[in-house]
Amino acid sequence: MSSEPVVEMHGVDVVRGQAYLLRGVDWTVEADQRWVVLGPNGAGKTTLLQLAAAHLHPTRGTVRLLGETLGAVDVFELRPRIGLTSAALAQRISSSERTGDVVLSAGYAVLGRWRERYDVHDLTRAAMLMQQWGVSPMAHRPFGTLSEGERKRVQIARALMPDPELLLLDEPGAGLDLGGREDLVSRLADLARYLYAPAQVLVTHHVEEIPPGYTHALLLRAGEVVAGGPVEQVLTQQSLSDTFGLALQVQRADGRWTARRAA
Ligand SMILES: Nc1ncnc2c1ncn2[C@@H]1O[C@H](COP(=O)(O)OP(=O)(O)OP(=O)(O)O)[C@@H](O)[C@H]1O
Repeated sequence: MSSEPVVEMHGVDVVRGQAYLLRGVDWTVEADQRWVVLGPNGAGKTTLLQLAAAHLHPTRGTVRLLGETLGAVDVFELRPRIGLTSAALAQRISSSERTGDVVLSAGYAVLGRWRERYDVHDLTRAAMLMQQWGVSPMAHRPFGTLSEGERKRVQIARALMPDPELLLLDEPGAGLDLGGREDLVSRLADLARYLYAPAQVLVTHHVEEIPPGYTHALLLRAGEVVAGGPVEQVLTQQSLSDTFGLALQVQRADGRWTARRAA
């Protein structure tokens, strides 16, 4: 893995018509960091992740990913080095696809297994990841028969399949019940602690979904960075209240965060 930052953004604007989806974003992610990106609906979180996934180019400014500059690199070579999970990607998975194949086919950046030849290394890695993410028993079932929590875990296993240098998780906790969320947070905390895991960026609306071990936070509001840096410096009552536009009471206990409207 290179010692260069995994993500480097300088003066990034993303503009559509008159609207600034992102404005003046500066952001650096190092290989050993785990970032949470927080902000209200429409803050620009998904747009930021699309840039980090090499799925979007900035209107202005520079984006460097894994040492390569967007606009000066073949994104099809870059994308396999980056794991991404998002609701939009999940919708593209056929509900009749065998769950094991959803994970396995990621090594070839295809959705739907189609006459690829998988070697023993691929099969072993897929089996190991499905075991790690608790979805081995569903390997032979169609993806569409899985619960929301199981689907989320299959998507993460798929994103990890090509051994990416950067893992981007767009709202992995959305739609999960309390047990599902807690299970996901524990597994993500394990991944965060694992020395050889990729750099991680998790987008969420809820501080309760921040896994212990996440090191940094970026707060976005209306396309602009409110604050960014180590979690203990950034996730303050003041900065979270500013980000979400309401007075919040924020607490941290045993590595977990909670927030509620201030009395
Ligand atoms: N093509 C577009 N043209 C104009 N505005 C757009 C376009 N795409 C997105 N937007 C707007 O840009 C803003 C940022 O969108 P984005 O999806 O990045 O926000 P988000 O923080 O991920 O929101 P959410 O939490 O609701 O998923 C939103 O207000 C959205 O409506």
